[in-house]
Amino acid sequence: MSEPVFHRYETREALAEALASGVAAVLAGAIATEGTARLAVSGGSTPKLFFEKLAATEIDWHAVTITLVDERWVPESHTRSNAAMLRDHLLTGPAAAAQFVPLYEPSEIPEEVFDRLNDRFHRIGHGFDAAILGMGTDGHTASWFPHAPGLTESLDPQTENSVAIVHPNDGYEARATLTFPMIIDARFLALHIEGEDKLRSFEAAKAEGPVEAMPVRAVLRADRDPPFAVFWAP
Ligand SMILES: O=C(O)[C@H](O)[C@@H](O)[C@H](O)[C@H](O)COP(=O)(O)O
Repeated sequence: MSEPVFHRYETREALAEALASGVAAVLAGAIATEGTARLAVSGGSTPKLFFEKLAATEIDWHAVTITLVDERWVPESHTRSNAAMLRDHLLTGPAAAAQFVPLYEPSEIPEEVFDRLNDRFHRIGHGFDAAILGMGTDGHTASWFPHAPGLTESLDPQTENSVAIVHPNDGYEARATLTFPMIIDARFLALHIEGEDKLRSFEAAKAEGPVEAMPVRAVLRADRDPPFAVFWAP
């Protein structure tokens, strides 16, 4: 296990600025060397300020593919859609020129369109230039929810699937999530968390215990070079 590099900021604004400039530099570097760049981001509420700062950076967004590490199984018209949140906060300004690949297909039952989603993400491939994870206070990241049906398939380091369907025990909709192999070898892998509660959860995740209880442990315990980075502000 490689110790994560912990970046602590006085304010959420300072964190958002630092993370946005770091991700923009990684994407610009990939474009310079390979002509294109791939970014995978999380949904939820935490990343909004970071997204707004990143969206305003002047890189060649036409060469960037952006996707989600996970999606609630709802259409973009739904208030809980991560894709809708990205359109409002990230796919705006200069970043509106990026290509967005959704992790949702119109279907009541996600399993019915699994093959189509899996093929889509198999074509994108793993090894993102940058992947930004969030975390819940329960220690979930992406949609790898504790003890949830679909979690084992999501975390299997040998799986050839790029996507998994998870049914969290939180009473909300099903989720589509990228699998562990799709995320863990990102060149720049960061966990973006804010607030004291999530800091306590992160500390608890660093302790001994089953991955199924706090799935972010799968990332924490991976042997990465470079190690993943944690960006935290109170
Ligand atoms: O779909 C989602 O909700 C996210 O992808 C999820 O993994 C998120 O990162 C955590 O749940 C934290 O969410 P908040 O930022 O809202 O606390």
